Amino acid sequence: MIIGLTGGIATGKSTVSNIIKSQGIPVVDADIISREVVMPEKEAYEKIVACFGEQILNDDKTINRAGLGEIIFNDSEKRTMLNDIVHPAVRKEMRRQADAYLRSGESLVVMDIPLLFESKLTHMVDRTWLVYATPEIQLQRLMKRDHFSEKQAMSRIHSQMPINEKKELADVVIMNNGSLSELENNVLSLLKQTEKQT
Ligand SMILES: CC(C)(COP(=O)(O)OP(=O)(O)OC[C@H]1O[C@@H](n2cnc3c(N)ncnc32)[C@H](O)[C@@H]1O)[C@@H](O)C(=O)NCCC(=O)NCCS
Ligand SMILES: Nc1ncnc2c1ncn2[C@@H]1O[C@H](COP(=O)(O)OP(=O)(O)OP(=O)(O)O)[C@@H](O)[C@H]1O
Repeated sequence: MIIGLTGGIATGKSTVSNIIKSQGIPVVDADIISREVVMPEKEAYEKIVACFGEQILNDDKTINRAGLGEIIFNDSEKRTMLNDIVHPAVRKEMRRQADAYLRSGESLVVMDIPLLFESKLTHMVDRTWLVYATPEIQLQRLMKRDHFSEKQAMSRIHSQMPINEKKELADVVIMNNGSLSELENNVLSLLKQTEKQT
């Protein structure tokens, strides 16, 4: 079984994914893969430089992620251009990693995909789990974690489908408005139920 783990920016996907990994369940992480596929030797890198110019590079020629983020989270056309370059490579690598885990005998694999609903990728998974925090808590967590101003945080939140809309689409909603230990208990009991079904 493949579970698609999603949420809004900073609602707690990575935190949940770490709990899942601590139980020995493999997680394929779209954010990690999206960093790997834009390394200088990769195909997507050249396309990004051609599209956004050398000014989005650091001195060591790697992509300046904060700088590129400032551009694409404030301009939906540029965001679509970046997505069109990066997403096909990410999808291909996610599929490859998930298949490898399944072939090696794992019965449960989790795919952590922030844009699962936006990119219409639900066909890649058997079930969807959404990590939910209220929009107010989401904003606070994002500002605190990334030291963003409210404006910077809101531009990122508005680049995604609103979390309350995602909540309507998910098979399972993991509430994350409380403490980290409550979250851990929720996730562990959800995993127990799920493992019985696989
Ligand atoms: C713009 C970039 C360079 C900023 O990098 P940075 O290291 O600051 O952020 P990071 O990649 O860790 O993403 C943090 C979160 O931002 C959100 N996010 C990232 N990209 C997007 C996007 N294109 N649209 C909406 N939300 C996004 C996700 O919730 C993600 O978890 C980077 O996010 C990127 O390359 N984005 C395009 C690829 C993408 O869509 N990645 C997300 C999943 S595949
Ligand atoms: N229950 C909680 N209580 C307090 N802080 C939390 C809780 N859950 C998550 N956090 C914190 O909120 C921030 C966002 O969580 P996390 O990084 O897991 O979100 P994410 O959904 O993976 O974000 P992104 O979309 O940017 O990858 C982190 O600093 C994390 O430590």
